[in-house]
Amino acid sequence: MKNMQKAAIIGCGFVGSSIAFTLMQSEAFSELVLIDANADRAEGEAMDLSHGLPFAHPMTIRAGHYDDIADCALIIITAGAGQKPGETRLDLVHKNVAIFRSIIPEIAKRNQEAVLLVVSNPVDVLTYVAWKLSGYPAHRVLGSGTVLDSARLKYMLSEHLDVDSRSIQAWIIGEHGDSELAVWSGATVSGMPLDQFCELRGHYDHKAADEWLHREVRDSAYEIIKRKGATYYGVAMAVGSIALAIVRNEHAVLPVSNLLHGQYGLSGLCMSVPAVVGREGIETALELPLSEEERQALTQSAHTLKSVIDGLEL
Ligand SMILES: NC(=O)C1=CN([C@@H]2O[C@H](COP(=O)(O)OP(=O)(O)OC[C@H]3O[C@@H](n4cnc5c(N)ncnc54)[C@H](O)[C@@H]3O)[C@@H](O)[C@H]2O)C=CC1
Ligand SMILES: CC(=O)C(=O)O
Repeated sequence: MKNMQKAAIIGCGFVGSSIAFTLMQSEAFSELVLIDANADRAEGEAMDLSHGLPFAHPMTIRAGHYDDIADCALIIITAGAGQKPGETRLDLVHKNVAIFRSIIPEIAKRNQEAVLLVVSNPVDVLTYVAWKLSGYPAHRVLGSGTVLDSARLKYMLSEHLDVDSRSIQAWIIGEHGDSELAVWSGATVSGMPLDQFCELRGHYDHKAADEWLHREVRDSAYEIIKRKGATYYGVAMAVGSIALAIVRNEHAVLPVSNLLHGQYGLSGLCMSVPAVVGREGIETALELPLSEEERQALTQSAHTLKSVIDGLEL
């Protein structure tokens, strides 16, 4: 029996432990299992997090083994190398595919019912790899994708326009990486087209603003890694929101990485486009209206990912 309040995190480095910290404060879980190739690391994180429980809500956080994940409803994978300064996410592919080849069969042997949520980079390629190696149905394998990038865009727009970021609807879609794109044609502030809202706030050069905002979002990880070596708080909040959409069956629309089945004329790869997310993972794949320029950029992003996937022997 799957326990909807039990989750596992595989990989307890910066990202995995930050996600654990977020989930612990969400009050949505009763049990969290932490697994890492470095068992001491998992145990140390479980101890440290557990000491905060008197300020949170009753739950168990413990270091464990793969046998402990058999009844988990959600398995989050953050194991793997991160980018060094100057490295792209795609540069990590061979190292992290090798790690997934050791992790995914261990999961699949013990649990065929969970939702797998991939965070390790390159997240779109590894979501595809997790789907292929697990034998799971595609709707139960998703990647954190551009939920983080979309949040970065909303934050940066909120600063630019001096408006609450929660009032902004704007998507980054495609690869979680250098070929991602912003869907400016559909961006709104509480339903008002973005350009119109910008003019109310005294900003008229839309093309220049679109270009620098896209560049800032796309390069955020490089800028953070250059300064502090890794990114983890933003992604932890993004993964927290995906995890809640799953365990609370929220039917939330999120730009998660998922297997495309012909939407936008694309198939045979995972990448981020908005989908309805609930207890069983992807409920409904959405096809957003896009401008011609956006459609071309999305196709280009898909080609970038497909050429990496085609180079893997799965
Ligand atoms: N999708 C996203 O938006 C983001 C993804 N990331 C990615 O998340 C991954 C993790 O990043 P960090 O936590 O900063 O790295 P980290 O180096 O701090 O942690 C990685 C952890 O994975 C563990 N690990 C390695 N091989 C393992 C295996 N076979 N089984 C279990 N555990 C294993 C290591 O022992 C280590 O504790 C990277 O690939 C990074 O690029 C990071 C930030 C955002
Ligand atoms: C590292 C990474 O993928 C990010 O912060 O976007």
